[in-house]
Amino acid sequence: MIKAIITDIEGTTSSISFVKEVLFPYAAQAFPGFLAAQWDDQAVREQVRAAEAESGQTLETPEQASALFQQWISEDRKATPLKSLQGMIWKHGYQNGDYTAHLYADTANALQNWKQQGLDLYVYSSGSIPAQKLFFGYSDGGDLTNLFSGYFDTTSGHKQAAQSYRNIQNAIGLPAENLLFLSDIEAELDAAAEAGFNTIRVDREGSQGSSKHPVVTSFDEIRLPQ
Ligand SMILES: CSCCC(=O)C(=O)COP(=O)(O)O
Ligand SMILES: [Mg+2]
Repeated sequence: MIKAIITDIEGTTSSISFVKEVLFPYAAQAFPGFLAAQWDDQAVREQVRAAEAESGQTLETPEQASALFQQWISEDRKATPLKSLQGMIWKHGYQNGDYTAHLYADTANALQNWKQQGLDLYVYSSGSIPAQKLFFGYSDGGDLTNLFSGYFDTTSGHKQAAQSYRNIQNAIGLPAENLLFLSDIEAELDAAAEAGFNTIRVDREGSQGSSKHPVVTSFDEIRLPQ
């Protein structure tokens, strides 16, 4: 019986194009000014030091650090320091009303229905936890943060590693057989299944071909495994 649902964001609750064509370019454009203004901020410096460790580069100036983060954005690197700083930058965009987070038309209703049925809802995304809270706090469906019992990001591990799902299962405190993970990425679902999770592949465009996991094109099609 499913007691909790853990959902991915990009390509699952929301379009890939919103993340790649709105959020990523916004962060890439804002990085130089943000780092120049916040260079002495302790939380920012901590992430710059973590980026130095991950890249093996010395980042002595905001310009050097911006260049590295912009390169990582162009490569869609799921690096924790990049994701943390992106979250800080996106906060301004949400608060200024520059954008709201895209949700597919079925997402908010399905989440509300599941919650009403007594299921606990969680997010697992490569975006940082503060970025996830902003995403669902300033979404096209309004503030949905009250629906979620918790959030997981790359600090729980890489999304394609089974151990990450074991870490999440331990944090949620339910047996893996009671957990359902939703994602558009086969390798993420494979890792979750290896950890014993139920899995459903969300193929929003209906174009991803065969899968080892049950496939839906909309949350409305999801029938929870008993
Ligand atoms: C929290 S919104 C931004 C999502 C993001 O930065 C990203 O890399 C998408 O990763 P996901 O794991 O949701 O596919
Ligand atoms: Mg995804």
